[in-house]
Amino acid sequence: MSRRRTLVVTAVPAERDAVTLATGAPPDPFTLPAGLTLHRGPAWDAVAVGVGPAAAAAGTATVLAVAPGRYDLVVAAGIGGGFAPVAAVGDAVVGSALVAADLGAEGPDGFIDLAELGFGQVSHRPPAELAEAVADATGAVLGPVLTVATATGTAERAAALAARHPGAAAEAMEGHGVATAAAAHRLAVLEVRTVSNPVGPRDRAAWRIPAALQALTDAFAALGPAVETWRQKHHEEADTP
Ligand SMILES: O=C(O)c1cccc(C(=O)CC[C@H]2O[C@@H](n3cnc4c(=O)[nH]cnc43)[C@H](O)[C@@H]2O)c1
Repeated sequence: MSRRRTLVVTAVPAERDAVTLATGAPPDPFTLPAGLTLHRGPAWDAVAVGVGPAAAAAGTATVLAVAPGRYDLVVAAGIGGGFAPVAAVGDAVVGSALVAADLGAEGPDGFIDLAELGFGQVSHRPPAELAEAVADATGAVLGPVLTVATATGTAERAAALAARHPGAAAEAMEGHGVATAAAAHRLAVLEVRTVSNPVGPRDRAAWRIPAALQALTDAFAALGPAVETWRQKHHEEADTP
């Protein structure tokens, strides 16, 4: 049985570096096509692919295509907005589902999502055991993480998203794109976010980015054993005739 690895996908280099810092090892950069640089590490590889679901899907698919068989798990990671009262600034969130929350159409009775339109999967789920174990290990809130192409900037939109997705914990801009690429390669996906700001009226000056990046490092420093336990079990099951 070959030993497979985790690919961690972030939007920006600061998030990638926060994840890499958790291993304590210096990054080992490797140049990929499409202007991407893979930071290979002892516990996982990390790559920054750009902001938004399209960049996330394109970047993740590129890495997976050039390294077939290297990974068994893809983790979308970074900072995000937290839905009050489920997740507060500084909290970690593990996605119970990675949901495309603004991909669809407007209709006379409101938003119609991609699945209702008959065009594809609106939500990807991580292996439940893995998500629960990682949430336990990191002290994270476990709940749906919404992927949006436009970051929420009003209380009205925050309320509409929370009503449409009960229990939504966080909002970010890449998870569903990462999950779409992982699913195309039949790989498991997970999303780990740390909250830099509340989802609601836009106040960029109030984003607590250094604290959220530190929380991201802390979360990745804690999640290794949970991933390894899942990996071992997952491969045992796959190898059972
Ligand atoms: O300026 C910096 O130093 C810096 C460091 C790390 C990350 C950033 C970003 O601006 C990352 C953008 C990234 O953040 C996610 N995000 C964060 N809050 C929200 C939100 O309320 N709604 C949607 N997305 C959010 C998102 O995934 C972006 O990719 C800056």
